[in-house]
Amino acid sequence: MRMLLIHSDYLEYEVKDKALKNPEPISEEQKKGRLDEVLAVFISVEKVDESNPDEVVEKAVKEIKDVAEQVKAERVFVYPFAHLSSELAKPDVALKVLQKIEEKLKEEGFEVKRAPFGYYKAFKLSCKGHPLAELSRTVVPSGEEVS
Ligand SMILES: C[C@@H](O)[C@H](N)C(=O)N[C@H]1[C@@H](O)[C@H](n2cnc3c(N)ncnc32)O[C@@H]1CO
Repeated sequence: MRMLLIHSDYLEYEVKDKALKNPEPISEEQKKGRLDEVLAVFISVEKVDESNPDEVVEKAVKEIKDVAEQVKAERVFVYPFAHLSSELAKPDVALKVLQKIEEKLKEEGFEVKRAPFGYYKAFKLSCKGHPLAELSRTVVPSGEEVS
């Protein structure tokens, strides 16, 4: 799994079109979303993660929590982003992984939004620009190699 973490004044998105034949079903309300003072986490779930999705969820949540504590962010935006890897996991696995990350971050006490899965989306992002505002992390199941 590849993650790009951007500490932002805000992230807002608007769903434009389907990018998969069967995207995640969403309500009218989910077609737009915004969070202010947020750690935006753009995530590409990778094929290598399919060998142990639960472990990679745990590792990802630990990394996100660690960065959020360093930048003092209380909100996290989980953003499915198929552009950080050339070896993507299958959509059904990827969606489950992203849903679990959202769930576990909420259990950790964060306010969390997750952008809809399987769509083209317009988005606006305001990066804060401090030294820890732009970070990347890679997590893989134990025993797997980071490519
Ligand atoms: C397109 C661009 O504007 C938008 N931002 C987009 O990326 N849309 C992606 C993700 O929402 C999701 N998706 C599919 N597979 C994956 C995966 N392995 N990991 C993460 N997301 C995935 O399916 C869409 C098409 O790949």
